[in-house]
Amino acid sequence: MPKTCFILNPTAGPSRHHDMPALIARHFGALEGDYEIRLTEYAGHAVELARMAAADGFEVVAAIGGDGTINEVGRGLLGTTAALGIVPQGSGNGLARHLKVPLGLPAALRRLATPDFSRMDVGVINGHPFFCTAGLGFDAHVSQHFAQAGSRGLSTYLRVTLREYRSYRPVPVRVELDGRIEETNCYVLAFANASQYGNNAYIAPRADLRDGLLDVCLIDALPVVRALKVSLGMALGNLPQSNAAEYFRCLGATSRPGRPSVFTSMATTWGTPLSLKLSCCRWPWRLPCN
Ligand SMILES: Nc1ncnc2c1ncn2[C@@H]1O[C@H](COP(=O)(O)OP(=O)(O)OP(=O)(O)O)[C@@H](O)[C@H]1O
Repeated sequence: MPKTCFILNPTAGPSRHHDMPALIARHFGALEGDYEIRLTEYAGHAVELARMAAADGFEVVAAIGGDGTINEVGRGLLGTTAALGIVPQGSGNGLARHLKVPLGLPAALRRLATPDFSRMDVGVINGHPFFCTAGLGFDAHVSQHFAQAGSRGLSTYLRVTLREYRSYRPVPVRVELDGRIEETNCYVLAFANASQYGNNAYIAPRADLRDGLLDVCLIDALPVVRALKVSLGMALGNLPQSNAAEYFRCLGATSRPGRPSVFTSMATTWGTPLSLKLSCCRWPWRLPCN
């Protein structure tokens, strides 16, 4: 069993009342695992904690939280030899669901105790590594408002999405995908390393974590009927067949929004640059995942 450091984000997900250290002691301790738990104290702290855990010689550094926590732990491990483990405790758990990591704690811990490691691609957006999805448009706008909502979980996410849908207007955008230029309106421009946003909302169901490419989903406008089609397509995993979105696949992209727009990469929203530069690194650093 690998020596494991758990990085726990106590603010992630809807089930914060669980006594996670006690649960880990019960399930992982029973497997006689050599482990330690380190708690995050602020946003961004998991990057630092993960880097330190790798330097301390832990073979596996496991994020306990959602996509934001995984992204931070993963960023901290880039360039090290430690493997990224996942114990899904977030609101959406997009990467965990893509990787079919069990959502139940005992099963997720058992999987970590007998890991089967493989490598995965890492996306980079304006210098920020991301592991699941990143993008510009309505999803980034909703992420920003969700972060300020005061509570987490699916119901908060849906409430914020419906509220913001009434006022959000598409952004004109110029996108270059491996040299091919698109001038269009952008309601959603998603760059997917993995297939879903979380909660089984499949924005790019054909995305492959090991193909060295980003799947790009462009939705230029979202009137009510199309919004219903997109919601259904994401839930059923057949959005590419619905004609409600356009799909591309690329090694890299540049995007210039026509007005200042936030962008997101897995639960973190970033500033409003005039240009976004994306690329996909194929297994660039040693980053095996469970
Ligand atoms: N101790 C902390 N206090 C406040 N914020 C924190 C703390 N630790 C981590 N964070 C921030 O919490 C944010 C949300 O965490 P995370 O994304 O893991 O949970 P989630 O949003 O509930 O799940 P998901 O992203 O899967 O929907 C992260 O962006 C992270 O930076």
